[in-house]
Amino acid sequence: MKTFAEFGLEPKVLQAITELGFEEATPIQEQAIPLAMAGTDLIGQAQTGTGKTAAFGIPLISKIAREDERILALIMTPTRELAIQVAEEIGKLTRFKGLRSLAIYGGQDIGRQIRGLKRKPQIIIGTPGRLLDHINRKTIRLDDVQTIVLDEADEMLDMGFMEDIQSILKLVPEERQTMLFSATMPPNIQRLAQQFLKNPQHVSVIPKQISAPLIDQAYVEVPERQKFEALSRLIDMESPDLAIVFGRTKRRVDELAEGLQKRGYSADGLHGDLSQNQRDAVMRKFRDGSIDVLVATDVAARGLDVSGVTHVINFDLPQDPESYVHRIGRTGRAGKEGTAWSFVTPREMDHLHLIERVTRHRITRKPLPTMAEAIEGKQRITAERLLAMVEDAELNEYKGIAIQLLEQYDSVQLLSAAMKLLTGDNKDAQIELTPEDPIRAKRRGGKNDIRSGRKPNGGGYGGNRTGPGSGSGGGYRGNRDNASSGGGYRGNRDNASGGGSTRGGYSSGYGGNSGSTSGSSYGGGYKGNRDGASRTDGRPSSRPSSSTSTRPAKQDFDA
Ligand SMILES: Nc1ncnc2c1ncn2[C@@H]1O[C@H](COP(=O)(O)OP(=O)(O)OP(=O)(O)O)[C@@H](O)[C@H]1O
Ligand SMILES: [Mg+2]
Repeated sequence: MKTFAEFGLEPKVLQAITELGFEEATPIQEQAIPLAMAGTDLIGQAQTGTGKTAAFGIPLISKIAREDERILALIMTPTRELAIQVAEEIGKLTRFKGLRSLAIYGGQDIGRQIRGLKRKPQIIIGTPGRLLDHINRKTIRLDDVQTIVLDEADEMLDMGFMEDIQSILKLVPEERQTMLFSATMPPNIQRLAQQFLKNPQHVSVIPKQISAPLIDQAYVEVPERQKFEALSRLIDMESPDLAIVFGRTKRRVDELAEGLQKRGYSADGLHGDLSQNQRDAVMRKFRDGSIDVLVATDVAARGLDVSGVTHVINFDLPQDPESYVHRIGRTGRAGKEGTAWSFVTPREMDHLHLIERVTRHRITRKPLPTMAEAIEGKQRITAERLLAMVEDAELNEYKGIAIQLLEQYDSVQLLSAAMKLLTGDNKDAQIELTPEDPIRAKRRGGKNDIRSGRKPNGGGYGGNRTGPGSGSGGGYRGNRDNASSGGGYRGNRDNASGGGSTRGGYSSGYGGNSGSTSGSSYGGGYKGNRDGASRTDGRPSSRPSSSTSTRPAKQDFDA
């Protein structure tokens, strides 16, 4: 492990890193920082929570002089919350150097952003939609940009963002450094990415499993109608410090957050139909611990770094294995341990197995927590809270009444009643959720499997964009941003291709990046199609009889 002093960084940057409490570089930092400082284009892949932000942030800020008044670097992220968070980290890293950076994202007052731009920031961190808005208004010019980063690159180059990214990159000088980072980098996305990069170096520190190693992964098989009960028992049993519960749609998230509140949990929901003020408020409450449970759509799946998240619960399974990796990666970060639970309805077992194959990780089956376990967990926590109070708090004001009560009532009875009050139990609250259809592992044509070595029809993702049936056109953005609960599919991403196999470019598996500087390849990797009922034996899987999209709302990422 390297210390940061070994990278030849300027003292003011080093000082900021020390201030952040970073002692040693993480593996991705160790590999990416020297290359990025040298100006190479990069594709960087490393597990969730391993410091990719600083891996691109440190070299990026090192190249900028304080006096410069031009926009020299642009970092793009798929969600507003992530733009805000990355801007904060860049702000911390440039604290002593005194660079100016600004977050630019949808939902925030544009006038305020324009005022911010008048301070001549050198670094812009933004979501694509709002960036384009500023570009069109000529409040942002990209003519001087020297460094571009796509954080969560695979998400950014996925259908919903591709056009925006292309339009933005066209405006940036050819002579520039471009860096892509993500924990997941499906091979066809890499191919697509090459469009924007010049002789990129692959830096991949992905060991066998793409999910982070410190996450304990389990699943519970549970019928749709019993999921809520299972959730409340699970939370009681596990008593997380902070938990993120992922639901498939906005409606689901609303109903879950409300249901949890009714049952006495301190929970709130995050999704793209909320105003930005509401979104900010929810994130703030979660970050400062005034709520314990954040219920969210995939808008919270990528990049968010909230310390103290001990649990991620997939109330609904995610559509893509990638999404699974990112969702559970909200815990087990920066060397800490975490626990991920997934609820799987009986008809979704195939989908779970697909996730296991892609992530090359077995997810442990566990029984539904029993009522007794739930009660025990809850009582344990209540007892802990009570004892902490016994030790620390100033209780004199209460002692008079305590003595009086003890004279009149049995002490065990009294304490039990107090505990019941403290647990905030409201088991009787009846919660009815609108049922969601099960997610299915979609079957795709197998012609483009890895062994045939054939390129997928229409060039993988690109085929969808231009392919027959993709006439939803501008609908991508619309869907992403406005999808109402339930119907919020991300623009026909799956059925726009008009054929079974156009999107199947996801065929050559994770890892094993040729040219990887780390040599971290681990054999053939996963060989199936992204959504297909993949088969690791390379035999073609059967074609879909219909291609109805069951894609959940992956909405609201930007605007
Ligand atoms: N060298 C380091 N030493 C200690 N902590 C670090 C170091 N580098 C980064 N961190 C901390 O680790 C946490 C995770 O970092 P970061 O958010 O950059 O991860 P990531 O790899 O981008 O994850 P994701 O794939 O989820 O986006 C942050 O809280 C960050 O401050
Ligand atoms: Mg990140």
